Amino acid sequence: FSAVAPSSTGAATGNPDPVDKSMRGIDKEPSTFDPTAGENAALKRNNNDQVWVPQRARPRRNRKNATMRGMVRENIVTPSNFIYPLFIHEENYNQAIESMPGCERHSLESMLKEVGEAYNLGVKTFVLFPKVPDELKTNLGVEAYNPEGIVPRALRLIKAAYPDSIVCTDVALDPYSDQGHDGVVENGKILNDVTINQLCKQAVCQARAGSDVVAPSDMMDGRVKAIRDALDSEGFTDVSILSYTAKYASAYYGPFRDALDSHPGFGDKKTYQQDPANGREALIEAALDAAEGADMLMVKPGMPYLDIIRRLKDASPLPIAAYHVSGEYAMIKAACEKGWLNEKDVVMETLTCFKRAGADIILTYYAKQAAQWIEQDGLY
Ligand SMILES: NCC(=O)CCC(=O)O
Ligand SMILES: [Mg+2]
Repeated sequence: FSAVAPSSTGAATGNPDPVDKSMRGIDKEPSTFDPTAGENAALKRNNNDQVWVPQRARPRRNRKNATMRGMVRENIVTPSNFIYPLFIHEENYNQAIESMPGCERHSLESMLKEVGEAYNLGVKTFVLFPKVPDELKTNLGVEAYNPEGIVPRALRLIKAAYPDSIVCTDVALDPYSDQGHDGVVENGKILNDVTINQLCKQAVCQARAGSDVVAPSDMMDGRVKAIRDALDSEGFTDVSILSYTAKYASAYYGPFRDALDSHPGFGDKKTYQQDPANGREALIEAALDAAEGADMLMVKPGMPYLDIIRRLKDASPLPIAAYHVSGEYAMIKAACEKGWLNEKDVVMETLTCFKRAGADIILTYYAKQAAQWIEQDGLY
């Protein structure tokens, strides 16, 4: 700011005043309020005899101090907006995830402790991601609907300890697939309808174990309707569907795949996840998911896709979720570890921007940390 601010010390320091005198004149305009003036006092003439409107609009008035800014603030992030993703594994110890500093693969015991800490900070919604041992991975991903698998066991633990928490479960085969794909593979292709059948079994299995919200992240066509039908036919009419509606084939998922050891065994996910170049296509996906019975729509990743969040928000009355993904988390962590960014400021700004773009719900690995900052500093 100092480069352009009128400087009263400019002459004393020998610096030429950088601000044109006529610009400074704006602040020196006569007040439009003149109790002795007639009807035309608001319009005055400048030296060129042209009509000018006196400066009245000063948006800075609404930024005067923190109280004023708080009063006019349009978007506020609260812990109840967050879904906290948790990585779990079968081991009885925790394991650091190198590309996601601060996140761990939790043992079930440690997961429950983490849930409790977040819960006490007001973060009461979670989503579980399992790292499945290689020997349980198959092309059909049958471990995905093992009622004694790690996700059903984790669900039962959390719901017993925190009955009013909301636990979401990921519906997709990639953690369970020996090919690292979100669906069943045949001749190098991801089979849509065969996969959906597996996803329905997975969703019902999760519902039986207490899942509040099943969240299909696979991007198969028609899976929301099929999952809704499967849940309803098993009596789970109260289980919600949070659809990964606009999930892009993004390079920002790398650290997550490190966490789950789920990098695709061949090729990429571009035949089912969306092309990052496309925006309107997300509206097709949103219309289909809404018609098929989704309760909430998700955009993923988050920061580079704020325009998609806004377009879905404008197009649909359903709640919109944004996934602040692992690569976004890792970028912030890395820059902050180098001292190049201030972590608290940049994270709270980022989360606020998700809300401004139209997200009602934010999935973020920063959920617990952000709730801690909110508890310390008050709402942002
Ligand atoms: N189905 C979940 C993901 O793919 C996670 C993305 C991330 O955090 O990178
Ligand atoms: Mg779709």
